[in-house]
Amino acid sequence: MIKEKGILFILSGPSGVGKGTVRKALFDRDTELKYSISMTTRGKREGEVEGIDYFYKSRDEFEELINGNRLLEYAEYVGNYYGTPRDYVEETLESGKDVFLEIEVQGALQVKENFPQGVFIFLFPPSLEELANRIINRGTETEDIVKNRLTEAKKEIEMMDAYDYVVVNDQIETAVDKIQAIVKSEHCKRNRVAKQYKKVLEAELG
Ligand SMILES: Nc1ncnc2c1ncn2[C@@H]1O[C@H](COP(=O)(O)OP(=O)(O)OP(=O)(O)O)[C@@H](O)[C@H]1O
Ligand SMILES: Nc1nc2c(ncn2[C@@H]2O[C@H](COP(=O)(O)O)[C@@H](O)[C@H]2O)c(=O)[nH]1
Repeated sequence: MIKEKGILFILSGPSGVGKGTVRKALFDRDTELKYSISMTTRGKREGEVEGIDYFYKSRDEFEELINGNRLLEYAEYVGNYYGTPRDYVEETLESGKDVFLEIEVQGALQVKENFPQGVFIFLFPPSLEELANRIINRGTETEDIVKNRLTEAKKEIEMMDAYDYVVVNDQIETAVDKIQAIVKSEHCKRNRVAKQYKKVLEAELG
């Protein structure tokens, strides 16, 4: 019997829109999804934990990962590298489990080249003013970095058409409801396609 592969879900959106918040709330509800923990050269924020929030690397270590083809995608974003470990994603999908990436847009576009069958979701702010308030009020970034992230945000929003779904993060629970509905609906679609494929095979093989 052919084993079904898992589905790759990719969540992007501008810094401060609430990707991490929404993803954590989704994972509190859906224990079947597997989160791919990224590598970064960014310094650890207060409260962040190695191996839970990120795997923290020096620039040399990160460049070794790049040169060794160990990353499914990577990007330099506002002065730091961020990347997705290739083995974890490929092995988890192969084992039939779904994988969830929370990454910025340049990386998501690289994933799309290798995994066009992935499901690409863009989290959108209720307004640019609210986006700025969220990132400022989070209090984790210096004024300069906030400015750079907001400049990036405008470029990222321009790439939103490359995504399969756009979800507005106004109320957290409503955004999570919508992402959960997308996950369920993608499963239904794949099951339908798998059943049709099986019927065609049966007809051909007799
Ligand atoms: N729906 C919401 N309404 C109000 N505040 C929110 C909402 N979603 C998230 N926030 C708040 O906005 C801030 C940014 O959220 P979060 O850190 O999850 O964003 P992010 O998109 O993961 O950012 P980054 O890309 O910089 O890591 C946090 O302080 C969070 O509590
Ligand atoms: N291309 C990738 N982007 C990633 C990855 N992991 C996180 N990110 C994104 O980077 C920015 C900044 O993150 P922060 O934790 O410093 O606020 C944000 O958009 C993340 O989603 C990754 O593996 N690849």
